[in-house]
Amino acid sequence: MGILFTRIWRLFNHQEHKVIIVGLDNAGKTTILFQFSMNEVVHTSPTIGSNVEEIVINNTRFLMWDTGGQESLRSSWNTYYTNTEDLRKAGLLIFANKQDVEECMTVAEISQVLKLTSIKDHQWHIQACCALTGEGLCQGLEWMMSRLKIR
Ligand SMILES: Nc1nc2c(ncn2[C@@H]2O[C@H](COP(=O)(O)OP(=O)(O)OP(=O)(O)O)[C@@H](O)[C@H]2O)c(=O)[nH]1
Ligand SMILES: [Mg+2]
Repeated sequence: MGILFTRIWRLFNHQEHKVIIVGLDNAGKTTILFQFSMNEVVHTSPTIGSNVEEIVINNTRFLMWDTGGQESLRSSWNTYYTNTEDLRKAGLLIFANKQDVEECMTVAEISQVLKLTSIKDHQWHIQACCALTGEGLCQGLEWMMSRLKIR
């Protein structure tokens, strides 16, 4: 009953937005997820399968799926897209993480390598960040929130 009520309540009151975090292994995806959900740096080991956390910001619910980035796991990423509401309208947020590392690539360099400006059919945004300090993560979330308002 409790679960049913919760589901109905969510259905009518708070839409839940699905977020799928993909990227190369060791990029910092799990660290970013737990910065969002717990506001702290957790000790991570390479993700096998996935982690999922619900994050609520100003009554907006995000269900965030963090996937393993090792090469052998990448072919399973698309299974996380299956139930994503209308992926064709999905936005793309790229975190340029580990900006604290000396000689890391800049946002401009990463944009160029990934040819981000050629993406015309999805809204996208690239955000410099450091998951260890949390710097830049809020700005990424703000972009996600701003997208929801203008849709
Ligand atoms: N210097 C630095 N290290 C970071 C940063 N973010 C994450 N790390 C470290 O990078 C390592 C890998 O982080 P994870 O979050 O486990 O990486 P992942 O992308 O989830 O890796 P997979 O689960 O294998 O795909 C850990 O030792 C983190 O502490 C960052 O911004 N700067
Ligand atoms: Mg991980």
